[in-house]
Amino acid sequence: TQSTRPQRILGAVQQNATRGDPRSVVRAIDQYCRSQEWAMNVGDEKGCILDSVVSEVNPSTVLELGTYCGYSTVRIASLLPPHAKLITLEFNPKFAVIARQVIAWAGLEDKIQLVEGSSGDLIPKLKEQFGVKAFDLVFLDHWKDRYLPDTKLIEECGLLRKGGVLLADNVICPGAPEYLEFVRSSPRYESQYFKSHLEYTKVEDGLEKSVFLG
Ligand SMILES: Cn1cnc(CNC(=O)c2cc(-c3ccc(F)cc3)cc(O)c2O)c1
Ligand SMILES: [Mg+2]
Repeated sequence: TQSTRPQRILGAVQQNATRGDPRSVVRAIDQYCRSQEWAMNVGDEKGCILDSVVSEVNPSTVLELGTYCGYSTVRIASLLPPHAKLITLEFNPKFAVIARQVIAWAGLEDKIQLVEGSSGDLIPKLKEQFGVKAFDLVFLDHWKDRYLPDTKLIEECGLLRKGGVLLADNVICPGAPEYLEFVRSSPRYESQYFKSHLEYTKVEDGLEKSVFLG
């Protein structure tokens, strides 16, 4: 029976990465997706920008919207301080099954909580169900038309601390025009665009970093 792309990505991790070594998991996925088949991981070029923002924020609690195979989940979690936690939301159960195994291979189960479901449904439950007070960093990488409604929902639920950071992938390709317009024009955010390229290609893309001013 035919394997899926996420299953093949997991295979590349199990074949080429060292158990318990998150950076080798990241490297194995990038090498596979660059040489064998493209996949929608944030990738190595934008990944370096992601690393620098994570290191600068040094977050205690991170929310990721859109897990996919867990590439950025592992990449972020590998940079977190000892007691920091990352919650990642994934709608697609087929992606979640793979991501859990990639996260386990990296040895990061204790830092990461993967929750299956739609962000719109789950975000209002994060405080009561997961004892979250407020997030220091939110990485948006799910459906691009959900970036704006979910940002408003995160604000309404008081889930972003003052000085907290939103970092959004794909603001050029596939694009999130309404989201960009909102964070760039709102007096409650200080936004900055990091020009880069769509993962594993020469196509322009970038990350938008927006600091919540409260
Ligand atoms: C199905 N699905 C479940 N989660 C999601 C959310 N992610 C994306 O949609 C996404 C898409 C692309 C992309 C796809 C085709 C193309 F030609 C150019 C770019 C790149 C990314 O980095 C992404 O994050 C989609
Ligand atoms: Mg993306």
